[in-house]
Amino acid sequence: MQADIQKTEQEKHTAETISMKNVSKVYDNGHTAVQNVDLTIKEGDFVSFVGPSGCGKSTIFKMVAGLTTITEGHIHLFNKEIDSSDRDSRDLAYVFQDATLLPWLNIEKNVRMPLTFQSIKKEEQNKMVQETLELVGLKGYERAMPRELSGGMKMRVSIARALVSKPKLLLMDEPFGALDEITRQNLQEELLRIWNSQKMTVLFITHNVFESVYLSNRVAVMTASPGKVDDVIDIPLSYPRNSDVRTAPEFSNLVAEISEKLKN
Ligand SMILES: Nc1ncnc2c1ncn2[C@@H]1O[C@H](COP(=O)(O)OP(=O)(O)OP(=O)(O)O)[C@@H](O)[C@H]1O
Repeated sequence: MQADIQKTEQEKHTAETISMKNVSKVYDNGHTAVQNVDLTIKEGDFVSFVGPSGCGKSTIFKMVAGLTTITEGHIHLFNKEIDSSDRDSRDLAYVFQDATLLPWLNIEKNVRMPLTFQSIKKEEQNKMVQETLELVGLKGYERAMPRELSGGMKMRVSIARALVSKPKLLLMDEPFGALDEITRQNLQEELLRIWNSQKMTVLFITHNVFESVYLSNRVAVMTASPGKVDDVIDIPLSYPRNSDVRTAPEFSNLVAEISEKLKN
């Protein structure tokens, strides 16, 4: 009986991608960007972070990615404390708003880039790159140069480059913020399709409450000065989602609830 209970506890723990306990970040200039954040993110979750500018959304992502230190508290990623040196960085990938690509490399080479730092045979690399290009709708664009692509296509390349190593966790910092509405909606659909097929955990920053409700199964609402996670709202809309969801009364109610919280 005791063993059963232990096993259940262990299984519960294994299913967590991220666990943040009392996490704070004070930058070197003394500014407290994030204070006392407690948050658990389960394997396969799609969690959006919304909140006013400067409330610490990117700082949380940077701590999770090991790009900035944690001042206080603990973050466990795949059950390992974040400072542990044996963490496999291929487990995690980051997508930024500006889709920075290497301008002198074609699309195929930009996407291949993360694999060149790993000991993966050329044939296996080719297969992984081709599969990923197909996944994000870039088949046929292998030889194109970044300057020839629109903002939406560049973002697809950026997503492909993040996915090519098959990460278990994808951090997306306002990826669609600079895109026009139609491109944005197309990429939202694509992202949901990819998330569903790849079964990874996604953390997503957006200033757009509609986008957060449309994509996520949970929305973390943050407040500023200092940055805190004020509430985590479950989004009980079923997947797959399509544009009809946006006109459903439950959708509008959730958007209104989150928008109201953001006003406080
Ligand atoms: N390296 C740094 N040194 C000092 N302060 C910083 C540093 N990086 C960020 N900050 C400050 O920490 C706070 C949180 O910044 P962060 O970028 O995490 O917020 P954000 O919620 O992602 O903002 P936005 O929505 O505008 O991107 C802000 O006040 C910012 O000015």
